[in-house]
Amino acid sequence: MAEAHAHQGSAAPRKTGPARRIGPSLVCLQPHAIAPSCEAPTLVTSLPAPSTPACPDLAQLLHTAVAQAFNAVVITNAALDGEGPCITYCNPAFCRMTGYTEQELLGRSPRLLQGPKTDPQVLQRLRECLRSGTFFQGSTVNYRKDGSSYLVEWNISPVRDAQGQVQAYVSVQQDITKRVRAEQRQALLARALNATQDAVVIANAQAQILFVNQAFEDLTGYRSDEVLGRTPKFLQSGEHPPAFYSQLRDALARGDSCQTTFANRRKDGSIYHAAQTITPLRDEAGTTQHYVSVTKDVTELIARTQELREQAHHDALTGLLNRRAGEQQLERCQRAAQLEGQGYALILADIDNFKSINDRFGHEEGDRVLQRCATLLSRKVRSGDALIRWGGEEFLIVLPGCRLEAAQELAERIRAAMAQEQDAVVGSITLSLGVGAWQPGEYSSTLLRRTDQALYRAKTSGRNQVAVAP
Ligand SMILES: Nc1nc2c(ncn2[C@@H]2O[C@H](COP(=O)(O)OP(=O)(O)OP(=O)(O)O)[C@@H](O)[C@H]2O)c(=O)[nH]1
Repeated sequence: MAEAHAHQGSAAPRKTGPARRIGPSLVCLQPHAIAPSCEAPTLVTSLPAPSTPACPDLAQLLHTAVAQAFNAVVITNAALDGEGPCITYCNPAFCRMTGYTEQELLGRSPRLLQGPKTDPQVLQRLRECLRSGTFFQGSTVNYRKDGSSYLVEWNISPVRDAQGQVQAYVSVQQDITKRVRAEQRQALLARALNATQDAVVIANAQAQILFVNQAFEDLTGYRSDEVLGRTPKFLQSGEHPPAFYSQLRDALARGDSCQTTFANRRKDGSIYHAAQTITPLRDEAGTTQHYVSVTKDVTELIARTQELREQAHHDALTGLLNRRAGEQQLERCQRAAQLEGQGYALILADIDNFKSINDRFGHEEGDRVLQRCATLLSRKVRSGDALIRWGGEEFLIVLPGCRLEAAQELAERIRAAMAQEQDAVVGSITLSLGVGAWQPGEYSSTLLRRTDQALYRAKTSGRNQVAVAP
């Protein structure tokens, strides 16, 4: 079709002859437009008869059908030498696509549609197909009469006579500019979605996944083909109560956009934290047709936040609550005591002669002894009690709802347990303990002072003993 190079507007089309029938097996489909170089009948068909019992005038029907076809149809003769094949017929769709009139096209080489961006490789392949009489299919850039370009997809079939000689070429063409642009836009969007660091999921109204991007695959460990068609339920970790999901579903059903942080499960079973925004996508009628969810992986952020929270409340050496957190705990107990009359007790435990442990065995051994004491104390207190590293070698135990006698018994158990232990390096470690219980109307600071005085008495009375605040 693009064999000979024709120059736009260089050859005026000639007057064409009427429709004609050429022998019993040859039908000219171009009734009024035969170009000079195409004067010999060129379009032939091996159809045995132009009419059938069902269709008395098949030739007319074929002509009308092609003339009214949605796709552009163009027929050339089979002259491969010189200027190459030239147009002997084109339907109105071809004229609409190219911007040329039928008169301007007839007798011209389809080359007049080519221009700078027409792909020479496609044309080369086309020439080879024409020469070998084989079917051609391809696409390239063509140019309209006004110089604007369009993307054409076309195929060409040789038309042979009864002897098998190629008499013409018939080509069906389609302007695919819009389709290709849409595909390019879609590909661009997919590339952009895949390039983003956030995991993107697009689901239909039934929450079945239609698309996941690369970041989703990286985050969850699931490949796209493993999740398409499924609902995101498989990501649930069991860490949220059913109400969490039902509230989410209700909000989405109302058409609201939702922002929430999920604890989800990866394919390998590990948990990740996803800060997710789910947005319903509505059609023109306002009906939700799709959901798009964008997820930021906040696993590290949450772990770091928890770590900082831990650090803010815990002593780095022993892992126990630090003094600040201990004071808050004490205040909570004091409030409960004042408001509800629920008393509490305190135990202050202090390692005996700790300075000499440091001095004899070094600070590192001293640290280890502190950790050892913390471990023992942790084993002795209940989960509702608060165990605090109150000072250097001093520990405070806050016992909500505990009476003096019970606190004294616990202190004694702790003392005895510690005294029994023999450390491989420092030998015996002992504790002195002061015990106090809240008295109605008393401030926590007063109770603390009384307990500290009891501890002092335990120290001055010879250490490794429990003293109770009166
Ligand atoms: N290794 C280590 N030592 C600490 C730490 N905090 C405080 N100390 C030391 O603990 C020692 C406490 O000494 P003292 O207050 O004299 O008390 P003690 O030697 O235990 O004597 P008594 O309490 O009277 O039995 C000091 O030498 C502090 O430097 C710590 O985190 N690690």
